[in-house]
Amino acid sequence: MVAAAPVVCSFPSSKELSDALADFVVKAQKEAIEKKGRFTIALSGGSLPKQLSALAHKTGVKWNKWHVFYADERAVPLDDPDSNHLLCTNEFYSKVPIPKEHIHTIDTSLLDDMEELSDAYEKELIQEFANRNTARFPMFDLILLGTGPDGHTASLFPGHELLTEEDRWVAPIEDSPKPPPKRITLTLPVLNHAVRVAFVAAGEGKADIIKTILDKPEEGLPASRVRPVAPGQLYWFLDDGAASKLEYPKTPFKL
Ligand SMILES: O=C1O[C@H](COP(=O)(O)O)[C@@H](O)[C@H](O)[C@H]1O
Repeated sequence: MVAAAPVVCSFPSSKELSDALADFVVKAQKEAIEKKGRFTIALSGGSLPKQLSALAHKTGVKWNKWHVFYADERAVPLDDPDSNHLLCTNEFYSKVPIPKEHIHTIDTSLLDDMEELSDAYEKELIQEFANRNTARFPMFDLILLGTGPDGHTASLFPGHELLTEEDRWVAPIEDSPKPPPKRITLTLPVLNHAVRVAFVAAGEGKADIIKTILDKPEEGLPASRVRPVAPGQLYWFLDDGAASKLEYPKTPFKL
């Protein structure tokens, strides 16, 4: 299947990165709402939620049309410090009026059974996406991802068997090399069927891995395998530190 080349933008500061990202998200939600009357977005944990805070100051955001899922979530209670939901609540939801019932959390009554936890979250997605499009996989309007220093993204880790998953929308992982070990994650086919996927990474500490992901995709790191099928498009929002070792061409940011 054909995938367009990634569009890579780099910004001099974290503030400029966050601001551009916010404009990008607003545009994505506007296009989605004009087409379908709703905006489906998947969020990551890690450093991503903090980068979304600039959205709180943007005009034209139709928060009541947002339907938010997680690219991955840790199998912990929602108030556990390891929870991606808690992180998003503290850094993002607490600043914007997304209706609570539009934020799709894991069912924490199922934490003891990872298969059930994962299947229940997949059903949550099916309710949102079934009959809304005819594709084999859900088509998120936007998926926002981060990447760790090992090139993992969501909870897809280098060399892990989950990288070959072809059917499931959501899968459990019980041996994550990064704690906590038990998580659920959207699978690569779901990431690769989104209308837009944007990676966000900042800081010189990410420079080496960003170079490997983008300049040496043949190494097959999980983040390099995210290549949405056309007409889907992949974007990278970096600061100059994270982009400092990159040979891959950068594109000036424009909406
Ligand atoms: O464990 C995780 O790590 C990745 C990357 O985190 P970052 O702090 O390096 O941005 C994150 O995207 C993912 O959601 C999270 O569960």
